[in-house]
Amino acid sequence: MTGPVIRTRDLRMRYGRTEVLRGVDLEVGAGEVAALLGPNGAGKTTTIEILEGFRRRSSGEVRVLGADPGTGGAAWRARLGIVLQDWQDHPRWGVRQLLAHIAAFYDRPRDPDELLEAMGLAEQAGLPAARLSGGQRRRLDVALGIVGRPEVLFLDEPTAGFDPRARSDFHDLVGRLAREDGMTILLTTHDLAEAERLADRIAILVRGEVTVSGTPSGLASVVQGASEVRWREDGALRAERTPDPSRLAYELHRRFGGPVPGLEIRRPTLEQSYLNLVGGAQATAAATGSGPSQSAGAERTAA
Ligand SMILES: Nc1ncnc2c1ncn2[C@@H]1O[C@H](COP(=O)(O)OP(=O)(O)OP(=O)(O)O)[C@@H](O)[C@H]1O
Repeated sequence: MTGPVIRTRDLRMRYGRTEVLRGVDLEVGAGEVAALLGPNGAGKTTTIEILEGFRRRSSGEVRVLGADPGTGGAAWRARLGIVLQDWQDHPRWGVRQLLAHIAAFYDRPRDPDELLEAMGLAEQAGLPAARLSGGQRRRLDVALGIVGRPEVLFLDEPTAGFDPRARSDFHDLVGRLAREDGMTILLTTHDLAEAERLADRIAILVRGEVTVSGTPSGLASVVQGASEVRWREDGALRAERTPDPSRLAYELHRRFGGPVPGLEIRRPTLEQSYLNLVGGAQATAAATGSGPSQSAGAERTAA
């Protein structure tokens, strides 16, 4: 298909009188990995559930693989892989049994044993799903999501509860699914580092609005806040915050007529900038009773 695989325009969702999505615009192209990043309660799960066809939106336009998820039929659903946040189905079924059962719904499923091997669950194949650890259960969830070779994979907080090793293995797996199988993947996460590592595109959702979106490097330049320039002058330590530290350093250099004593430039990390952005947007929303506004210069259309 041409055009984006996932697209929302002015997506809005109300629970009763509370508006939790306030005009979300997203675009994810074929074969891209996109991350919906945001704090608790931002609306990530609500967005992904609307895209999966689990939840009916209040208004706005939504297309996934060219169809409206609100009316997508069985053939459309068979092209999606879905990993929900809490998926505790069939606890007494054996791991392999459950995977083989779900595989049988699809025309071209993956081989359950190969998949268990790839997911590091071969040793647990005979165990009931209820006996898996949290991280193992999550890997089974992902196996269930991809057993039908979906074209689009939705992952809602896929690495919650993973230890660092499982997280790193999972990151490799997502990379392989996108690279080798050309799968389009949309995942939600709280973790900026995870979004940066995995995603071609990141959309930061705060209180139901995409405040910033773009590539990880583009995002860094948008959300990166002011730097602090420090130097010594007249026996005292001086400090100034500026978005353009090299200009200030140049001006100081000219003023001092040479090297600036004790010159230091401290740039905030992307993590600090993200936390400032999320915290600032929440504070603005609390003060005005509305959601945050778009950051100047931020790309708006692409997730
Ligand atoms: N069924 C529901 N009825 C009423 N309010 C809901 C419902 N589901 C979610 N909400 C509210 O909508 C807002 C967004 O929730 P959502 O689960 O989409 O956020 P999230 O970004 O996925 O959060 P988290 O990271 O904690 O999972 C929250 O304020 C939540 O309390």
